[in-house]
Amino acid sequence: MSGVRVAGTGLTPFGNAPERTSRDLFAEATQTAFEESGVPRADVEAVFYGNFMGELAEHQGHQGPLMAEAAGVQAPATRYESACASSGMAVRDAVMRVRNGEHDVVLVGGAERMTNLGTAGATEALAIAADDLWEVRAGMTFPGAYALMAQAYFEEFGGGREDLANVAVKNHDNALTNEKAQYQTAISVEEALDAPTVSSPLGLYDSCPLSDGAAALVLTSEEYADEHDLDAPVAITGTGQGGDRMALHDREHLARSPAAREAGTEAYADAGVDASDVDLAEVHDCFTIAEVLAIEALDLAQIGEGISAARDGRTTADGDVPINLSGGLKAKGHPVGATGASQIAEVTKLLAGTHPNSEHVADATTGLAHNAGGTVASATVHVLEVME
Ligand SMILES: CC(=O)SCCNC(=O)CCNC(=O)[C@H](O)C(C)(C)COP(=O)(O)OP(=O)(O)OC[C@H]1O[C@@H](n2cnc3c(N)ncnc32)[C@H](O)[C@@H]1OP(=O)(O)O
Repeated sequence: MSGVRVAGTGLTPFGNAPERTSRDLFAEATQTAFEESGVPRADVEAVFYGNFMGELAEHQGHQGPLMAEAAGVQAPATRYESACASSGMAVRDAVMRVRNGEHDVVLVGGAERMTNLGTAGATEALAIAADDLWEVRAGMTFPGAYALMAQAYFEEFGGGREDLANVAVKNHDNALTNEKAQYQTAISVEEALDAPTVSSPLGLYDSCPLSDGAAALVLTSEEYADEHDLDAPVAITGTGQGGDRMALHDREHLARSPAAREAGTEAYADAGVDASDVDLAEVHDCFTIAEVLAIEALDLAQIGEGISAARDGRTTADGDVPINLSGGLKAKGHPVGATGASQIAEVTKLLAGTHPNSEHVADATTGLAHNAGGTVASATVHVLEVME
């Protein structure tokens, strides 16, 4: 089976760009990815594109061929939709299709336009990733859903808002050097605790923002990378996917993330590594409690101990396993359809030594990316490794 190299990565700045269309954003991200890779567009054999709510945000469906065109590529193209895990799923399919020998070069990525909807409009649009009959019609929003998870976690394991504030402070600190991040600003625990409540116990700084942005990756087979002498030292060596019931009332535990555990278990086995090999991870911190649940599900923290990991410095930039060195969704931003591919881009650069925060993980050889959909009813995990 062939390994899959990350030959090039491209990100737009994440943030407020309500005047830009997603095709415009994707064109920018792909331009950077092609330049970085040295791979000609003519060699691309397929396009895998993630987007969640293009129909609602810009009245645009059928985005696969549209985005191939925006990228200047003539190749079959497919759009993937799995809520906030849309481009993570696109990466997973792309990896499998390169591995099985179907393709040598593929373009993968995603984009989302959100801020043109405003907060109320975006909240309503995002809610379609929850169960419409049982949750959305009863008033469920995503901040509300994750607030329920935080309450359940505090009841079962203890901890509180100050622990979550430490997750936000860490991720804002990490974003200080990330020129593409939406918030390159430090915050204090006190500022986080004093911020307006969004859905109790979660406040403004427990939440990811609304963001516009795009991410792109050029992936190649190992053979293509070798034959073309590409500077592509990082490979995706493990991929996994997990799922869960949609409605929260059907879940056994609100303070667990079984879809992430299933995806992680599969990805670790696929790569032939385990959690103790992971030197750094980008996990889906759409809300601070989501980071806590993710690191526990991925065995990067013991069950019940994820809540104190940031406060105790275990997941900070110089901790045992730095989490979200990019700033995470919290501070880097979360243009939903772009997030999964952007996490792969960040881990690639961190491992290759080309990320501003690589200095914190100079000896790292193994990284992980975890991308979650909705209330983690879907999840993907990828393991990336530096090749000899
Ligand atoms: C599986 C998943 O991924 S689910 C997650 C899907 N995504 C979401 O649910 C998005 C969650 N976030 C939100 O809905 C919004 O960002 C909210 C509700 C937290 C804040 O929205 P609003 O209250 O309308 O904030 P508004 O846009 O007016 O901004 C007010 C100020 O707060 C800042 N701000 C807004 N959101 C955030 C944030 N998440 N973190 C830090 N600062 C923020 C703005 O920059 C602005 O600052 P300024 O006054 O200095 O210019």
